[in-house]
Amino acid sequence: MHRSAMASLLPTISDIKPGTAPSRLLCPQVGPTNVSDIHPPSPNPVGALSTTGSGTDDVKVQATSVKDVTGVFITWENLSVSAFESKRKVQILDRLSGYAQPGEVLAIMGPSGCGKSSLLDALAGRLASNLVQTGKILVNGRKQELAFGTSAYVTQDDVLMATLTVKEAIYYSAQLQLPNSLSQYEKRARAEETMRAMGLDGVKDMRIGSGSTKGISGGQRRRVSICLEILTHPQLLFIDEPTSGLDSAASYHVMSRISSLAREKGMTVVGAIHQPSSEVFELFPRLCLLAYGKTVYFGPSSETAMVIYCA
Ligand SMILES: Nc1ncnc2c1ncn2[C@@H]1O[C@H](COP(=O)(O)OP(=O)(O)OP(=O)(O)O)[C@@H](O)[C@H]1O
Repeated sequence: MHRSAMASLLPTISDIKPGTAPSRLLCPQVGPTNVSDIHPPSPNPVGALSTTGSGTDDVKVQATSVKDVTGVFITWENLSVSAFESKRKVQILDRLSGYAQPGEVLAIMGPSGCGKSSLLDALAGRLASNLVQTGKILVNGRKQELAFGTSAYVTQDDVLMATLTVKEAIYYSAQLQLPNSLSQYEKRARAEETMRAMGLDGVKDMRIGSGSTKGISGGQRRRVSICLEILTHPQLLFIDEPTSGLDSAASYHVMSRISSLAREKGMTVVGAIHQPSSEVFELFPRLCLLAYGKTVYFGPSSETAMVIYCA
């Protein structure tokens, strides 16, 4: 179908209703980009993540805990991010709106440089200090800071100690990250459970290794990195390029583990994904496609979304 014909079928972003999958596409070029109709699923929402500010330093936050809320529903409305270079404003993200909900992986996709990592950073409240952010980011319907341990961020690079075995890396991290209220036995059990969930049982006694020393594979390293971040059972997980550098089989393995975890634990996952295979693409129930810092599609994963992505 020609894109202009397709555009006439598109609804506005205000058609997004949490909990009920939008049945049509969203495209800012053919409708308003506000998400005032997005309502949090919780009847008793709490707190704020960020408001207008300059980088992370000026972001105003309230220290409200989200501990008592089951799952984290995150929405963003008219979210813009810009940088100033030689006194010239460079727009990195331009009035983006959307949401991610518990139990699902929201895939942020688009060509290199379109703003995927910037969107992830803005949502996670970790934009570089030279960037200016405007618009709203709401957690369970309110502006609030995510309480410690509520969210985790897996960066693009695997920063792991090459000489440790997989089990050692995960056990040590469990000792450091998990609260003292948990016994040694409980911490080890959590480490074991997380290792199993990420399919690392078979390699737990292997050294991680690095480029120069033999160790586990790239996909397994990626899964160790994810494992270290989900030990604390975060309700919200941000992942930047979870499949970068992996072949299609390894990418599928990593993403299907993350999808299952999201479903089983009711975790909200937002991932920046670069060029997924069709098998990986099918794992995402919802997509946010960006181009030149704008949303070109937000909605359920479908053949049409794939057409737009490939166009
Ligand atoms: N701190 C910053 N200061 C100035 N410009 C920035 C900054 N961070 C990102 N940008 C610019 O914003 C644009 C989007 O970058 P971003 O890393 O978000 O894209 P991306 O879609 O994640 O790219 P890739 O897929 O290649 O990782 C790029 O042009 C980048 O140069």
